Amino acid sequence: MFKIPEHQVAGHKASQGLLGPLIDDSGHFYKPLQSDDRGSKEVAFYNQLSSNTEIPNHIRKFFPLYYGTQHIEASDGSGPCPHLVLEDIVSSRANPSVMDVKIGSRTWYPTASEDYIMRCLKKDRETTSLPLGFRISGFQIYGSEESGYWKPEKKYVLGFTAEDVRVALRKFASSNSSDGLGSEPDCAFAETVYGGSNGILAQLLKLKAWFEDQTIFHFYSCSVLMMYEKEPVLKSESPCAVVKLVDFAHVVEGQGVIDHNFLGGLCSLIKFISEILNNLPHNSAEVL
Ligand SMILES: O=P(O)(O)O[C@@H]1[C@@H](OP(=O)(O)O)[C@H](OP(=O)(O)O)[C@H](O)[C@H](OP(=O)(O)O)[C@H]1OP(=O)(O)O
Ligand SMILES: Nc1ncnc2c1ncn2[C@@H]1O[C@H](COP(=O)(O)OP(=O)(O)O)[C@@H](O)[C@H]1O
Repeated sequence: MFKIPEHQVAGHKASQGLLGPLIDDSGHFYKPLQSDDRGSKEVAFYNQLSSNTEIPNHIRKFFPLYYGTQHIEASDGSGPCPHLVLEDIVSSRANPSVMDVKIGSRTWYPTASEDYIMRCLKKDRETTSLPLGFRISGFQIYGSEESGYWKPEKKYVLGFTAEDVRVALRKFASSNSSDGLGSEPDCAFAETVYGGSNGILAQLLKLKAWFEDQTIFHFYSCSVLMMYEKEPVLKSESPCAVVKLVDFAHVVEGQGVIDHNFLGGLCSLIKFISEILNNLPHNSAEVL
């Protein structure tokens, strides 16, 4: 039985009869192969990832598990269509807070068409991609049973300024998220979610160390997905926060050169998160 994923925060969505991802009850996320060569490029990436022995295991953990492709009924009613079968990295979590951060000041890949480059460039300029090296593509933050999620619309999120991004990253780890960007974030969960040896910052630093060295892939328009559940955070259980990479439709070969576009964006995101931790009221020790 396939369902529309209720915790999807960005990208093409299956609601309103459109073509988008579906999930099942056994922890799989079915992403339809996208038109032109995007779908086949993403399949090729996952196949390469599976067979490449140079990728260390502690880095493989950042990618959803891949189970090949399968024809299932498309969400738009167009009939059976090939889907990537991936590990559903979100749905098993109770009330997950999720944020999709698209990394890189440049989201277009070198061999893209002029028209595609112009479209991406426009979005990169109009969002924080160009100035910050990343943009928030979408998020949901769980408040409580009464308040539910704060899950703003895509258009609103893409209009974020650098200051809005700073506040949204603080709100992501706050207990007073349901009132939007308006109030001062309390950062109540920042130490557990972002900090510590298993927190988001530590995971991003592990990724950064790999990106400082790897020249196999260049990840254009790829996202860091950050998520956590509130219950384990409140009990300080570890690990309660997870970082994954998603969307590999525009990955190209690295050809012996580091992915400075992704690395730069990742460093910028790391700096934002480090600053949150360094500015916690009771935290005198510098994080970075
Ligand atoms: O159509 P749009 O404007 O929503 O753009 C999609 C992007 O939304 P954005 O506006 O950047 O948040 C969307 O970005 P997110 O996944 O939402 O971060 C993708 O980049 C998508 O392209 P692709 O499926 O990765 O090839 C983009 O789809 P295409 O326009 O390239 O089909
Ligand atoms: N393996 C996965 N498990 C759970 N959710 C996922 C997974 N991959 C992607 N998502 C959700 O779908 C959104 C869009 O994914 P993405 O691969 O970027 O699609 P698109 O190519 O349409 O942009 C992500 O922001 C996330 O919310």
